[in-house]
Amino acid sequence: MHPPSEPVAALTAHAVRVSFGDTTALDGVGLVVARGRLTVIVGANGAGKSTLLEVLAGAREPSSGRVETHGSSRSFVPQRAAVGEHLPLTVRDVVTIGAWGRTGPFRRLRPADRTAIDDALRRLDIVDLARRPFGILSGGQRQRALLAQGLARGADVLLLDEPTTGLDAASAKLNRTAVAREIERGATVVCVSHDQRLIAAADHVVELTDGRVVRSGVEGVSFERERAR
Ligand SMILES: Nc1ncnc2c1ncn2[C@@H]1O[C@H](COP(=O)(O)OP(=O)(O)OP(=O)(O)O)[C@@H](O)[C@H]1O
Repeated sequence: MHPPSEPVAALTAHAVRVSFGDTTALDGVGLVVARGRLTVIVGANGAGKSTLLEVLAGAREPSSGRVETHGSSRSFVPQRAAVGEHLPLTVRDVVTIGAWGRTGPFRRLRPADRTAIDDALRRLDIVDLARRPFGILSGGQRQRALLAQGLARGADVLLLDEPTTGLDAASAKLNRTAVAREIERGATVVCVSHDQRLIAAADHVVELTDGRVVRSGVEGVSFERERAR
């Protein structure tokens, strides 16, 4: 057991700065993402949330600073992935791409990988859509397929950009349940979200304003109460 004040780090950001021309998206962000916990990144539009998630996911190099992974494998589910939009991929193919993170691209799938794919399809309630072309799915169905892809990877850290935004209540609940299950299996989850239920469930809430961490709390609920005062 580790006391809450000394979390075991899954990822650590050190003085991360990201600039896009004259725009400073992240301005020296330091952050410890605790292993096995749910961290939710909040803040206004343009605060730098997606950029921070991308840097934590290893999908974007910081202009300066660095991210330590402590050996954690990472699975990133972007907000609007262009995965297979115009390719003849079925939903099952899209989820299989996630499993290739375990095997290596285009490798023969082992029984455990097939089980991970089936499990991800079932958890996101898209078994019936498995043979459909990904490109014809609705926005919400795509989001569930992409989250299933992220789950099939079986990574140590799952990084999700707005996993419940724009979904109907039932789909949003499925995605929140998937997040809770990942935490139960010992994974670390980092979400960018405005979803009050996800924020309330978080172990750690990080608020960004203009590319800086302005608040960081260990209790999502107490954090929200503080903000409401
Ligand atoms: N590829 C890019 N090129 C130029 N500027 C960018 C790029 N990506 C992000 N930015 C800028 O960096 C800043 C932070 O953007 P980011 O998308 O990280 O914010 P966000 O908090 O996720 O916003 P939202 O809630 O609207 O998704 C914004 O000013 C944005 O315009």
